[in-house]
Amino acid sequence: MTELTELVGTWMRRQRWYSTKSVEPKLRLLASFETEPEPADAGVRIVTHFFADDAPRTPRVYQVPVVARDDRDGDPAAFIGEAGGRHLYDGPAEEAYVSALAALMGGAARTEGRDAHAQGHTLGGTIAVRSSRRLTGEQSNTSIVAELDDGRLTLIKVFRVVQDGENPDISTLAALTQGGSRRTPALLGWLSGSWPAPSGQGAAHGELALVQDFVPGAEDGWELAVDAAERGEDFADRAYDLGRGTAELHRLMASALPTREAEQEDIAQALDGMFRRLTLTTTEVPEVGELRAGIAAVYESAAAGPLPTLQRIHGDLHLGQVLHSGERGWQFIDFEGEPLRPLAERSLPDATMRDVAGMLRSFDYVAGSLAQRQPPVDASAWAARARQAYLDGYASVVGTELHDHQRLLDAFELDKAVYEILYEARHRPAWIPIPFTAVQRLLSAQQVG
Ligand SMILES: Nc1ncnc2c1ncn2[C@@H]1O[C@H](COP(=O)(O)OP(=O)(O)O)[C@@H](O)[C@H]1O
Ligand SMILES: O=P(O)(O)O[C@H]1O[C@H](CO)[C@@H](O[C@H]2O[C@H](CO)[C@@H](O)[C@H](O)[C@H]2O)[C@H](O)[C@H]1O
Repeated sequence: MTELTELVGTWMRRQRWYSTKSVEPKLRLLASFETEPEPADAGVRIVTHFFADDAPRTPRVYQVPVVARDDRDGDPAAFIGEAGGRHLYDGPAEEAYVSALAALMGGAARTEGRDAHAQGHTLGGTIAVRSSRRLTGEQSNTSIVAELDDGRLTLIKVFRVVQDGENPDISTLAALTQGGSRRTPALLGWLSGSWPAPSGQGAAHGELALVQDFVPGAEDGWELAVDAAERGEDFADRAYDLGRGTAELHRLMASALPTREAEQEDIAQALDGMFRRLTLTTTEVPEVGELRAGIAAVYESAAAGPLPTLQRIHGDLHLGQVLHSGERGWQFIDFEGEPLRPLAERSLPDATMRDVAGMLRSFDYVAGSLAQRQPPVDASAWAARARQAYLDGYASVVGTELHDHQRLLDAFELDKAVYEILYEARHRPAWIPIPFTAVQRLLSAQQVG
């Protein structure tokens, strides 16, 4: 197995989804399960491996589905290497794997393995794939566009880092689908699994993949916004609709999933979380330390305001998590929450203002990224207008809610920008100035206001 582990380690280092870019992977094979190819094919083996990576401070577990072929007919871009006389390919690029995965999700197939297993769940019937295409791009998971036997177009998402516990990407989307949501693509099914915990203590249980409707002809919200800002095209109507859509999504979530009134203790916990983030960010980006007193004052003042109702929220809302379709308007995707936040926290009822703050930050990111172009593009007025239109659209559904919780919204916006400084420090250091200058600006607006 060392041969396989070495091959996968070298290959994984180059993958976008390898989550700790600054270190070399230190892999340990935990367990594997096998799935029968459908239709049967003696020249193909489909094996899903679970590797612990001991390189980061807290070990991470990766799901690595591999198709081992007797021939070399796989996609060269998905070639992992040669082991045991077979040619190994990244599973999601191979139709054999995608068909087997769909059969598993639809309950029409089983896995074989000693210490790792998987179990399908559907909200409809069986799921049979006619053809598939792996998407490439800047993603933390691997997505595949698959056409089903009945012609339905779907998007299959294979989680790469797998975690013990409930993944809100599935629990939120399942509840919204069952509640008849028109703001999200419908969930058809998913695969959950178990594998040995990397600590060696017992088994971990979590989600491995999901299949949802593909939104045809949809444009990515981030690209749409950057294009508009670059051309100086007004985005106010789109932003207003996005604000309305966000509020509608929140209403749907509140009716499909538990809600409760916040207590002072919840606010204390939220503040505690914000301060922990601030400390962690300051450790990695010491310049943030100079702003700490001002940030702390905004956090403290939020605690004195009225208490919000808590409910399921998106958790990492930004323009890259929305699609715009001519037919269906704004659609919300990727309910996984912030990747830097522990999984157990991500399904807890939270304040809707956290999502609103996330989207406000995203309009600022559009301007921030254009300011970094050569020559720079000044989109600050564009962003200010989009921001106001978004807030107006949100308020058109919820009335004075945001106004009543303005200080909490301010604190969430700052907290998000602090999170972004940490995220950028780890993934895109050249972009640190975008959230950093935002923190400075948000603080000086507080002093004026
Ligand atoms: N249901 C869908 N229909 C059409 N395109 C989608 C759909 N879901 C995701 N996408 C596309 O796939 C990309 C990655 O999806 P996302 O859920 O954000 O994955 P990740 O967790 O890897 O960030 C999105 O930016 C979007 O362009
Ligand atoms: O999309 P993910 O769930 O992986 O979210 C993470 O990555 C995002 C970057 O792609 C990051 O978002 C930040 O950059 C966006 C532009 O690329 C911008 O629209 C967002 O406002 C900004 O926060 C997100 O924070 C992170 O969790």
